Amino acid sequence: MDSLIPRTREEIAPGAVHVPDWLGLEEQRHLVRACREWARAGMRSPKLPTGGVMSVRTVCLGWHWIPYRYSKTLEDGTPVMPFPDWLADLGRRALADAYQRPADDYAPDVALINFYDENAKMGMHQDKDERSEAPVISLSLGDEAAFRFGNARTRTKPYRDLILTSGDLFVFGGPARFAYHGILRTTPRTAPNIGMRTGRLNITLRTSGLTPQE
Ligand SMILES: O=C(O)CCC(=O)C(=O)O
Ligand SMILES: [Fe+2]
Repeated sequence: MDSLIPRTREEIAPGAVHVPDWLGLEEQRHLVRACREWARAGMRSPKLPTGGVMSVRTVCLGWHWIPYRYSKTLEDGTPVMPFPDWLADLGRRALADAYQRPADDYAPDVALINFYDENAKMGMHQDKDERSEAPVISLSLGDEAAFRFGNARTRTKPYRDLILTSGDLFVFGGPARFAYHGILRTTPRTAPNIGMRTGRLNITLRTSGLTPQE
């Protein structure tokens, strides 16, 4: 039945906007190539303070995320890769299209690139390690994912479940900035031909609110 519902821009909650098919196939291929380059530095499953290990594999730009803080260096002391200007431009374009207003002052300085194999998921969580209330931009590539977007008070209902497909943009800011969200599952073999055989990539752009001395 899903295929009968038109995929158009939709405000999922105040401040949270889903823009299906925001990236064209060429832009998706370009981002997949960029992710491949970044992945050469190594993608690792973040280790949680509880002793658990996340099922996604991650590489960061700008600031390295260690649950639950940001650092300029990786666990082994290597400097984090730089956050490229073109990605900030893409973020401004994404925000302007999602909110339908100019976003000239949006200045993301962190990207988390997550790879999901067919068994990976992400539990309900808030993105709250940033010291900024600037919106988070999420771009999806590859296999489809079931995404749950909830509320800022609890990790339970009310929430909305939606499918994020390759090329989709999802923005959460304003009253939705600290809403709980997670990935329930991905569906293998649902990706278009964008240069990845299997799995899903998600890129989030964020504003750390940090200065490099910290
Ligand atoms: O993979 C997604 O769509 C969400 C990723 C996410 O929530 C995160 O990286 O904090
Ligand atoms: Fe998140």
